[in-house]
Amino acid sequence: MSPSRVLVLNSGSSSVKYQLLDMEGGNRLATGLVERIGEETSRLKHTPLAAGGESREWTAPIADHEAALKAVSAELAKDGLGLDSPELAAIGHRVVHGGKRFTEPTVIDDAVLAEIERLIPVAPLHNPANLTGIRTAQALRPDLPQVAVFDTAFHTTMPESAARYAIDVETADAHRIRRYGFHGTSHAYVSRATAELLCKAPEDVNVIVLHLGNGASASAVRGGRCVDTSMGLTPLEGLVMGTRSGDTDPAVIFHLARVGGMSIAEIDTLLNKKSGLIGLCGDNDMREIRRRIDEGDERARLAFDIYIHRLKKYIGAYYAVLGRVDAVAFTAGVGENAAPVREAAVAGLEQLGLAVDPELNAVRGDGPRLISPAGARVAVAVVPTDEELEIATQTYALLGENV
Ligand SMILES: Nc1ncnc2c1ncn2[C@@H]1O[C@H](COP(=O)(O)OP(=O)(O)O)[C@@H](O)[C@H]1O
Ligand SMILES: CC(=O)OP(=O)(O)O
Ligand SMILES: [Mg+2]
Repeated sequence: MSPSRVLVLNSGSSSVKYQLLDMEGGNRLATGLVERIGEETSRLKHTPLAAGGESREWTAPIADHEAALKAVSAELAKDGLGLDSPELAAIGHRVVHGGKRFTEPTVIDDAVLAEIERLIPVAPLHNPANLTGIRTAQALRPDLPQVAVFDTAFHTTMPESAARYAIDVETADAHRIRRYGFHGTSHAYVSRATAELLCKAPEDVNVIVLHLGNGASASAVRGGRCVDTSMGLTPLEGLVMGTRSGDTDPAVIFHLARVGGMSIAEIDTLLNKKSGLIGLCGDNDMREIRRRIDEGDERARLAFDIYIHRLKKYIGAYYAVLGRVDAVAFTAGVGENAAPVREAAVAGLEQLGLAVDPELNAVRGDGPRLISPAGARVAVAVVPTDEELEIATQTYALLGENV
């Protein structure tokens, strides 16, 4: 039998999420997460689903992404699922920025690596980690196909009216400045799963997807194709995020440079790493923010209100872009777990046919579920994302095409 397992690596700036899947049997063999890479208290959590499912967890310094991947490989090997397994067919990598060139999953060669590297300036938190993941995996299994699945790919269907900024055309084109959009694998997966939840074909459904993780983005999806999204040239634009500002007046940057005396590098760090929820209240975890609000903390309350105000603006904007909306889908860490965020984002939008049923919203669950009242004009749903499954599916399908 030909090998049918795919290992998926989702390398973030300081974390690696991974899953090993058997694509013929349709089951997940192992999943895990390495976080706080580069710190003294790096943590690895590994769940060998094929070997009883009892999670193993340890904390120890993991210096970089290369060390992280080697640690993952060692954990997998303990259950006989190591990277040396002949049953492994391919390794699928999440790559955040694919620019304009990559609209499909792509088998990685030297030219692909060079292009991902060239795009580092427009995804400085992500593409370097993705590259290290790929290079380490290549060194461990040089014989295996390595496939890149790009965050930007799903958004390449955006019309020029949404993708272009109103900047001098020659300058913008010379520097390839346009809206690329990110989290596309998630927006694609969730918009399709939302159509399924409504028992409709994706072509017949218009969905606003709200991917609210540490990074956060909204998208307007018409009939299965993305027509607008909130992240732009880089993953900095749009919603308020864990550590990123999202939308600001671009002149804030000139002001901080000219009047504040800050360097471009300092402003970059400020907007990407010290802004958003953490900049507003000192915490970027929505659980902690809700806990502080419950204790009457004013700064946490204001941070939450700013987060919600921005989210609501994007719901309204994408409602207008789509004209007819069948569903609003909440996904990722915050979207899937934070009922107060979902309730507040939709509050007051009854005129648009949007409402949340408090009891349904409070129910915790693993699968896609409706949280709007029965008979609502627009479905509001919680639809858990699964970027790793989507990457594995696309990776395996590509191998099928190439043999
Ligand atoms: N139970 C929860 N309640 C509220 N927020 C949560 C909960 N679990 C996770 N989160 C939020 O989800 C975030 C992580 O989301 P995730 O989609 O995993 O992000 P990323 O992929 O960007 O690391 C956390 O920072 C936290 O704010
Ligand atoms: C593109 C992006 O913001 O990704 P993440 O949410 O994983 O940081
Ligand atoms: Mg994520």
